[in-house]
Amino acid sequence: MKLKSTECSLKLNNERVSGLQNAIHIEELSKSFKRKRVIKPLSVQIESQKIYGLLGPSGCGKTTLIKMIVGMMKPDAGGITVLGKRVPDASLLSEIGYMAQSDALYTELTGRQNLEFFAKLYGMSKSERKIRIDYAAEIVQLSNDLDVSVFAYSGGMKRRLSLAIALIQNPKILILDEPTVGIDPLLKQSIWKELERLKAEEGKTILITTHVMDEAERCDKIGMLREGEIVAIGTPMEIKAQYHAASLDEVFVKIGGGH
Ligand SMILES: Nc1ncnc2c1ncn2[C@@H]1O[C@H](COP(=O)(O)OP(=O)(O)OP(=O)(O)O)[C@@H](O)[C@H]1O
Repeated sequence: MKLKSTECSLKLNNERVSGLQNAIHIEELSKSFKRKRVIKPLSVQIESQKIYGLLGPSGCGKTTLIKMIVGMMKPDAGGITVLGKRVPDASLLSEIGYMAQSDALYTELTGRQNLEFFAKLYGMSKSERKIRIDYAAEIVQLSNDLDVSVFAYSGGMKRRLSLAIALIQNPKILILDEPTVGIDPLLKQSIWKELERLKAEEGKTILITTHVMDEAERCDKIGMLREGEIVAIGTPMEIKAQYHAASLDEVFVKIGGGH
């Protein structure tokens, strides 16, 4: 069917508008464990097609926040909307590629069998599975080790396989909890290049937690979390200006990361 020019421009406009929408919308979210409040009422918007970094000292609530976004943990109050759907929503499973902080892998299986397992869960055809497995393995440089059992993988190889699994279903959103821990600097560079390409060319939204300041510098926007609250939000340059700091390391120390 051919679209008339007015229909065409309307369609383009709508796509532009939807491209600008927030991919993740968090409102007044809170969470406590026993009597300890880990996430204070917290609101934040994560724009589509951006790399958003979540930074903060150990124990400030980054993983807890992420687990609530992916629907693995229920908040005590408040709400999360991802791609216009209220979490939890089973249809979001294929839209979000999640890489947890600790690797959840089948160690008795090979890398390829792990990837096959997750690809089948997403209902991919055999030919799709082959294309996506080859792509994901290549990105994390595991192509030559795919047929080795995961129990023989090093810590860094396991992290890389977890990242490949997060990419397997070609999700719109990638949520990566400290993805480059244990990964050597050269591969880290190439993973970052691919994350930037995924954003620029494929319109992915990427939410990443990190303690590594040179990674934080590469994010479009960062949210600094302290004791369950977002204490600063902005581009790396804006945050440094706000804290009168020469580097994000200095900001980190100023917000209490040095404790
Ligand atoms: N299931 C749980 N039960 C009880 N307390 C928890 C649970 N999960 C997390 N916590 C506590 O909540 C706080 C925040 O933990 P969280 O893992 O979110 O921090 P984080 O910022 O991701 O830390 P790190 O940078 O070290 O990974 C910590 O004090 C932690 O002990």
